[in-house]
Amino acid sequence: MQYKIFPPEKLQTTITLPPSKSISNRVLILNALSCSPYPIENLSNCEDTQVLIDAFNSDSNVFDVKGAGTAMRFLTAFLAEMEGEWIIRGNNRMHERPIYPLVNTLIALGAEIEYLEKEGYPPLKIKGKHLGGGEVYLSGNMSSQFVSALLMIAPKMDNGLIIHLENEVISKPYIHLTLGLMEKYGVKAKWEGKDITVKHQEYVPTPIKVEADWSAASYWYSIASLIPEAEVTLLGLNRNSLQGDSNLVNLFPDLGVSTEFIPDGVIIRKTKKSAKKFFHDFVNEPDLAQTFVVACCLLNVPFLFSGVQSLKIKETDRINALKTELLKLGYVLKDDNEYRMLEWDKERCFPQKNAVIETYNDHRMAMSFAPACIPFESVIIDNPGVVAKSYPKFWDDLKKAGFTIEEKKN
Ligand SMILES: O=C(O)C1=C[C@@H](OP(=O)(O)O)[C@@H](O)[C@H](O)C1
Ligand SMILES: C=C(OP(=O)(O)O)C(=O)O
Repeated sequence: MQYKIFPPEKLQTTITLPPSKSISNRVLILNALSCSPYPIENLSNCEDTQVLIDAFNSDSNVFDVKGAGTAMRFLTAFLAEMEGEWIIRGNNRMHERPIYPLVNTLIALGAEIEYLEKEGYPPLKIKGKHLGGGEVYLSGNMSSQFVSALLMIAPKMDNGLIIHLENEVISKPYIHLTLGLMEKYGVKAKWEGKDITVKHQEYVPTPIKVEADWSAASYWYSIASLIPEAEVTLLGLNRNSLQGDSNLVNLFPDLGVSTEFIPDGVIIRKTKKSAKKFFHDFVNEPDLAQTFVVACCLLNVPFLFSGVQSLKIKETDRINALKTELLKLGYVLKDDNEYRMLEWDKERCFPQKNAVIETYNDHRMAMSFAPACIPFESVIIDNPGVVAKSYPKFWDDLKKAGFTIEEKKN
């Protein structure tokens, strides 16, 4: 299936954003670890959260996390610490996303984990048992989810856990998010330099309300930047959010979008401001990279983005996906061999007629390219259902905002 999307002339709307999937998935793990009797308020109903809910409700010892990185990594640590024999698998792409740094660290702590197919990658067979803890070394340059997964089980270990982080630590705000949520459940940790120390402690169950997803908000910022008269109220966002992607508020003024905080969210408005060239290091906000790459091209603002190295091991190789699909729209992007940088210096080519934007099973490809309908008058997005991974109501919300969507069978 494909969607052909047409923009409204003006934008004035109120959108209730989806709950954060990163918070939802942490809180599910923390509720289980604390044997919490409290229901979670405003838990996400996205696919990545549903696979974790299904795992917790299942009688089976075989779990399929589909494409959910957080569910894969968090469950691996959780089950390594839980008596029993478990198998965790995912979709084909999940079986191409490395997990060995986490598995090696768990094995160093005494866990029994086997690779069922390719060495270093899911699916995994885990013989879970209580882990005593101690000191471990873990590289921080592949995925912060490995660190978060270990941290959440750390207070259960008799000797606590010291994680010595090695190499560059990417996606740091997600580690802070984990520690911040653990603290809400009564657990304290100390992060000094490259060492994180968690003593043996008891989790204290607590009622939690999940705040809205700042990464999902980014698509509305992008849309607002492209429509001359735009005002969007986004409900559910917190000003003092632990989500690193709330940094949007500081980044979008340069692309012509201002933010006003209101008691239950924000009002974003189109302004006349525009950067001559946009520079940013996305090492702390990798999930915003696609939004900014596409928005800058559509706004004709050249950019140089660094810190994008982790994009190649996410839902798809996002660097290649961005380059390929933007080329169809007439934008020629350059990256360096190591994928650490992505640049656009305004080089153009002829856009393809009736280009179909492929989404590579990546929700963020669909959502970041949807705003292309504004300067191009319409855009065709292939396999639009991919948005369910984090924002199932994305297309309904676009319709509510005045976009027209035609379904096309391919
Ligand atoms: O911990 C989390 O909730 C996440 C961490 C990030 O992954 P990496 O740490 O692999 O960059 C991010 O890209 C992902 O969408 C969610
Ligand atoms: C990378 C993402 O998710 P995950 O790694 O949890 O699959 C994402 O949502 O952009």
